[in-house]
Amino acid sequence: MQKHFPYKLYLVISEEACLHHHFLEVAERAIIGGVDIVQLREKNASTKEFQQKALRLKEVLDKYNVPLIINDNLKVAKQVEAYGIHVGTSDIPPTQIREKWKNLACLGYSIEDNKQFNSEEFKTADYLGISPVFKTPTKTDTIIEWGLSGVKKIRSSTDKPLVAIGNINTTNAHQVIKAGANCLAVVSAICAAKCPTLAAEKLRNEIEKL
Ligand SMILES: Cc1ncc(COP(=O)(O)OP(=O)(O)O)c(N)n1
Ligand SMILES: Cc1nc(C(=O)O)sc1CCOP(=O)(O)O
Ligand SMILES: [Mg+2]
Repeated sequence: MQKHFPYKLYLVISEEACLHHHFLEVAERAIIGGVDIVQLREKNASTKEFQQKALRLKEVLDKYNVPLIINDNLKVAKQVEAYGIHVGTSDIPPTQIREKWKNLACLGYSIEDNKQFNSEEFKTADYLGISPVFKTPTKTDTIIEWGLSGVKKIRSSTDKPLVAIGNINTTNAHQVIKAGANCLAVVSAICAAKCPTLAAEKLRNEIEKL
């Protein structure tokens, strides 16, 4: 059964991506501007550091009832009682995550390749990350660039919620939504902004505009 996924603006945050403010301040300001789900992505932290950051972030998010997703690390996700976890093809497979985390609310899985369609891993995911829609300097170990045509193609082959990621900004946000994405995920458009509230507000306006 399809899970409810009402989120539209997804902040993927790390301490190092936040150029002008502390990451906890960026998260809070972004939520005030319209972010409604947050993923903590700390690729270089130890499990202990990751867990500490996640707990501090969760405290902020809980004030606003905004769910926390943990990138890659199942142990941290379970320890901090996150809402969910996001994994890609190089991570623990979604089917194994389901076995190890029985009451998991939200499992995100990156779609990088046509071959993943309708695999067991694909089927068990609660949302799909379109990885990437546009090439981005923030993450360079990607395979293809789906583009708007790729978003449309994925939309036509599944009813699962689609989260678009990769170089999403105010100039392309509306088109990506029109192509069929349910939600936009960003790192630099918010983390590198001088005013994360305004940056989030502008993205949200693009998402909501008809
Ligand atoms: C929302 C969202 N979509 C895709 C990704 C990428 O995940 P993955 O392919 O596992 O790459 P890393 O983020 O782990 O480098 C994501 N994190 N979030
Ligand atoms: C975390 C992540 N995953 C991607 C994927 O393609 O799977 S792209 C990406 C980084 C997105 O950063 P920005 O918004 O700065 O382009
Ligand atoms: Mg990963």
